[in-house]
Amino acid sequence: MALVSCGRLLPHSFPSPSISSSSPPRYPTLPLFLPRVLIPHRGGGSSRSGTLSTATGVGTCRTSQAIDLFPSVWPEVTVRDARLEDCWEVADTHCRCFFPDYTFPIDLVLRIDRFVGLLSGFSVPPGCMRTCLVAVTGSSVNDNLYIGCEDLKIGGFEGKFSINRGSVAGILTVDTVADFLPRKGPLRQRRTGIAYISNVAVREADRRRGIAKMLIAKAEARARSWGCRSMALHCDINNLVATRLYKGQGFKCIKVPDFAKWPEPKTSPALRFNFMMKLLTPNATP
Ligand SMILES: CC(=O)SCCNC(=O)CCNC(=O)[C@H](O)C(C)(C)COP(=O)(O)OP(=O)(O)OC[C@H]1O[C@@H](n2cnc3c(N)ncnc32)[C@H](O)[C@@H]1OP(=O)(O)O
Repeated sequence: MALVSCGRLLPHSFPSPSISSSSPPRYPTLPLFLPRVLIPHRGGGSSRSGTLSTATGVGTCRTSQAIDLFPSVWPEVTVRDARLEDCWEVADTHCRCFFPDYTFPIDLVLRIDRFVGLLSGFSVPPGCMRTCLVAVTGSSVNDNLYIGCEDLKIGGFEGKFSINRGSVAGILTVDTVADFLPRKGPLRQRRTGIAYISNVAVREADRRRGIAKMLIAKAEARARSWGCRSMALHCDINNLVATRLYKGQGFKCIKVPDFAKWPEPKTSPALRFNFMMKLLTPNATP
């Protein structure tokens, strides 16, 4: 089943490029008690990828101002690593955002495909890292209440379920696998030190609240903690909203040399991508 990233279809299954995983022994599983980043929420409204809002005022570009005025109206958003209990919602968010027009039964099959993939696809090449971040709304401040067993492992996730976990509003995958970065040297080795971002998606009802920015900020912090000096991504040239998001976060379009044949997400041949990069300053705090 095809995978969507950068807003479109990718060649293989969603599984591997999604949930937190790594090559043992560097880090074993998704941490369930990660320090949480509590981030102030931003404005409401929604948009479809590929179209830029042209209206002004609340509900469009600066809805964050409304949020600042009425903070209690909007639930708190937390960005953290995905856990086992988030898998279905991660798959659902992914499908809703990248395949909004699919209907039953294809949409269900797609979700099941993603869900199964998330549970099973954890392997990354030795020395590489990968994690799926989720933005969660409405979780309890203290979500350290779990049911399950400390030792149980399902697909690399710890088999414990938080009772008050909130709901997934957005997702982002970041890795150092470098599948979509040009290889280096005659031995065509994987690039190191560059974190690759994909599968960025925010549920329509939660858009324009700064959630994508929060996810990117967290991915940036994670990339730094992995020792990366830059981040990269591919973005559909026609996805103006996403392009604007990344440019706003300091990404720049990198011109790929003609005939360079750099790897790209494998989608429909008609799709063209901007390759975007951002340098990470070593000691900047996220
Ligand atoms: C590498 C990849 O994965 S590319 C794939 C990107 N994903 C998709 O296209 C899936 C469908 N789209 C979405 O899920 C969402 O629209 C996203 C992820 C693109 C943006 O998520 P949001 O949480 O709404 O973005 P957020 O609220 O953080 O906005 C960040 C910036 O993006 C830009 N932006 C977001 N939505 C819009 C919009 N409708 N019109 C204009 N600019 C927009 C703005 O610059 C905004 O900053 P500002 O509020 O200071 O003006």
